[in-house]
Amino acid sequence: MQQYILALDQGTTSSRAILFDRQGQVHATAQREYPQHFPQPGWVEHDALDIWNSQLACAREVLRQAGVSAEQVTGIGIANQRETTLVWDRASGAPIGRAIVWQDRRTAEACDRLRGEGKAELVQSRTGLELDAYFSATKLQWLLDHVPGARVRAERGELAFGTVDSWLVFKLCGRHVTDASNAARTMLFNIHTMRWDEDLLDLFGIPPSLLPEVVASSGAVGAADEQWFGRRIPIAGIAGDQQAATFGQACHRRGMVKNTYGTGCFMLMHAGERPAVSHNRLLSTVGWKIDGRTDYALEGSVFMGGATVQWLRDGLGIIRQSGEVEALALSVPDSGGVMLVPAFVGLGAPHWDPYARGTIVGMTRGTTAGHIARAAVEAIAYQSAELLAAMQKDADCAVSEVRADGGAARNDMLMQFQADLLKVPVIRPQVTETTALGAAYLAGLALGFWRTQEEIAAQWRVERRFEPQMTSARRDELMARWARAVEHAKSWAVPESA
Ligand SMILES: Nc1ncnc2c1ncn2[C@@H]1O[C@H](COP(=O)(O)OP(=O)(O)O)[C@@H](O)[C@H]1O
Ligand SMILES: O=P(O)(O)OC[C@H](O)CO
Repeated sequence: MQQYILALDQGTTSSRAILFDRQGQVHATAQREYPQHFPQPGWVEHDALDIWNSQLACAREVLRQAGVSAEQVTGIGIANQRETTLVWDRASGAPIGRAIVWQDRRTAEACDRLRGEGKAELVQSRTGLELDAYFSATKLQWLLDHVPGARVRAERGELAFGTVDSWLVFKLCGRHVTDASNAARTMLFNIHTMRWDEDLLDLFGIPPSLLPEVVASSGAVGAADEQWFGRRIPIAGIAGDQQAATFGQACHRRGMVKNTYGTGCFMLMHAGERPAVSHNRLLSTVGWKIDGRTDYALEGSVFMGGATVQWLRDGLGIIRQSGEVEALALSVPDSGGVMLVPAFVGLGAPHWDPYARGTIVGMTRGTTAGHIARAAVEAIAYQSAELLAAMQKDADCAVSEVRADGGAARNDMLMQFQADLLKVPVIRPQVTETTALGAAYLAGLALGFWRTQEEIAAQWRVERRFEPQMTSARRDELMARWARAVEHAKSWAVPESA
């Protein structure tokens, strides 16, 4: 009987379930979008039950579609959108409110205040993170302070906090855990001691009883209850989606880099067995923890990647599907001097400006939808190029290639422009579902489905290599123009009272 690993990839805009075979090939896929809530400017929420229901539905659907029985599933691996913050009642399992999504900026002013009190250095030295609204700590603080009765109930030990991995594991098997890579994104976890940090819990006013137990990224944590798939299935891998993608891209050695072009763009470099230190406003984070060993990563996070193309579709209506953007962008020879800075939810690395807003500069009477589309696609590459530049300054190892994945990595024009800006080859693997694949590998390693990381790395295959072709002079000119455009976007939404 053929065996598979079931990967659950709970992303920002959709839940996906993928069955992988022993060769690391996709056997079957199911996907469901679920509602996004934007109750106020800068706020982004998910209904925790939508997350769970959509994830469970596609997990069941992929088994049904593929005609694979639960007996044929050796184990489950979970990869998830990170930082998104949920709180639920331990006894009833009911969420106390909507999840606050990583893109949500409602706590930007709380972060400003803490920065004003000189707390940024403490946060960075313990967690490797920027003191920013992106991470869970201030979102959790907000929920405790704004949901009626939440703080009192938390202090009585009645509530549980978790990121999306914790929530899914809790629903699947009733345990309250998170893996080290997800814990590292909460801004409450010390990446040096690999424990929750008491000083940070005090700083953000978080009762310790809320916190999940931190477990390895690869290792059995429990079994999905029989009611979900008709048979108990071990859950043996958990990682934040970007760390999972790094693992799935086989970036297992120091200096190897992947960039995922999904809703946002997330570039991670394997940093070795010690936390990296960034002097260029990148994040130092946990890659994964396996068998007591922690691998670390350096990360640059860009908030609007492929989502910029979604905005062309949903906001401007100049394309009907994301895939149409390439033809529209190629309908013009270049962007005609137009630059689009997609700071719709502020700017992440390396700028960290929650008050930056989306900006289009350089338009003339000759500007067309084609130029805007081209500028939108190019913006994804410019933002990623800033990340690699910062990474190369931080790391004392040369980067020889960037492995690309995510929905927008399908776009050949984007990949070529990216290679041109990075001055290193951009490589697209055969399996681009690397997030799910990474989660599958983490689970499969724990269950003996795969034996070693070397065996996994040997399964990685190139689909296409994009070589840099642009002259350095042209590249430098474009990057300088981009830097000017970014200056126009910065600080736009600073509160009137500031
Ligand atoms: N051909 C394309 N060119 C550019 N962007 C694209 C293309 N196809 C899909 N996208 C973008 O890719 C994103 C979806 O990628 P995916 O990896 O599924 O994201 P996520 O996991 O963050 O939900 C969407 O934002 C979509 O607009
Ligand atoms: O949903 P994705 O795949 O865009 O990933 C979201 C990130 O984990 C946010 O940090």
